[in-house]
Amino acid sequence: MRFFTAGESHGPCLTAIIEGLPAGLSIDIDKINQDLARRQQGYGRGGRMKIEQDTAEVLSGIRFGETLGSPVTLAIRNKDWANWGGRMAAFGEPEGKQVLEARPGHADLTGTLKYDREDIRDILERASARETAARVAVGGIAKQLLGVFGMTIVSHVTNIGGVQISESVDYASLEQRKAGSDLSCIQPDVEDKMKAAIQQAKEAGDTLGGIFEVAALQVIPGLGSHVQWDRRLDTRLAALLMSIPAIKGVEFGAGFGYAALLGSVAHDEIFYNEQQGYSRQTNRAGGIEGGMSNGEVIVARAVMKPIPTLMKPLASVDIKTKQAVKASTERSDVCAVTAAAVVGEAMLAIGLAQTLLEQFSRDNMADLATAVKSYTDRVVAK
Ligand SMILES: Cc1cc2nc3c(=O)[nH]c(=O)nc-3n(C[C@H](O)[C@H](O)[C@H](O)COP(=O)(O)O)c2cc1C
Ligand SMILES: C=C(O[C@@H]1CC(C(=O)O)=C[C@@H](OP(=O)(O)O)[C@H]1O)C(=O)O
Repeated sequence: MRFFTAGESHGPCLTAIIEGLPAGLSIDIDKINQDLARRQQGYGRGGRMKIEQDTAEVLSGIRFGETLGSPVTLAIRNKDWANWGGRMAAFGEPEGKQVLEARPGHADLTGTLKYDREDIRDILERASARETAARVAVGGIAKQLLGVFGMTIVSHVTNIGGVQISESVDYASLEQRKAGSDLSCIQPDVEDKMKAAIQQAKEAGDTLGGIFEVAALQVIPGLGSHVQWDRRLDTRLAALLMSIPAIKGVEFGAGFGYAALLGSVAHDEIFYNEQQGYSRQTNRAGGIEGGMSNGEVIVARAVMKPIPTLMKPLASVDIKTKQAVKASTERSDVCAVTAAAVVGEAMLAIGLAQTLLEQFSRDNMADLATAVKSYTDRVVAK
């Protein structure tokens, strides 16, 4: 399964093309739209989110609610396009003021130099994390594929601006409660703490980052492989999570905490009984050993840097005059970690779906289900 996205932040729409989905996968568009709505939420989001009401439109590859095996095209209209019209026109004379004051921390300066543009807008439109809406739509389809095999993706924010938001989640008990319960988002009772930190930054003309945790439950063991570097599941998932704009670090399980642990306490001991088969009582590995899912919950955390657009802007340079100026101050988010967590869910789902489809490559869901069942009957029953 491959996918591409296209679209500028203030252009007419975002598009995603997904290739390699098996035929016969039932798609619930409402579930995709629920994730799109979740990505727009979170305290600290800017004015743009009041304008948009993201929904996915299917342009190809799905008929009467089922995939056809042909490329699936999804489109998400930018409502804000109507307000930008001429300034984002594909043809005609340039309209509107050029953006010349590069923002430190954004793609502005390097992108403008590399692509030989005079207006930073030519770069920021595509660098904008608006693009992540398209990824969430793709992730919505990946989640539905994983769901057929009992796998669920959840996320929560653990840290905003250095303030620890939540303790670790008891995923084992969540897994037991899984049947019938909606685990699309774990929302610990931390809103006040989060809001206070974000409000304080906003009032100071500043921004915040943070950390989110994303997890995959009931994962089929043996996804990924130890035999080649680019087939390791952690290689792939780390790259997918790192591809989210502003994500600057990813860890699995005990992650950077491993540095302080002795081997005797770092690893998850293995047990066996006839009823359960193999089991572990801890999950410091975060569900991946030797580049393969080991059947435990996959737990990854990603750190997001503070949003680069500051209302109290940093020092910069006008790219035309080369004079010292303050960076540009566009309408912007103050903190978007909650949104990034939803994007993280999508990227985790995409990585697992891609690995599953590569491993059990089949053109239709019936054949795929048979192949997966024959494998899990052998591996899980042992
Ligand atoms: C959901 C989400 C929303 C974001 N919103 C903004 C924003 O409003 N303003 C901004 O300057 N950056 C925002 N960013 C971060 C920038 O897109 C990102 O820092 C920029 O593209 C440069 O990429 P880099 O940080 O990976 O180097 C957001 C990121 C995400 C994931
Ligand atoms: C539009 C979205 O995020 C945007 C990401 C973003 C950036 O620079 O990354 C800048 C802001 O856009 P605007 O300039 O239109 O206010 C955010 O709102 C979105 O997430 O849908």
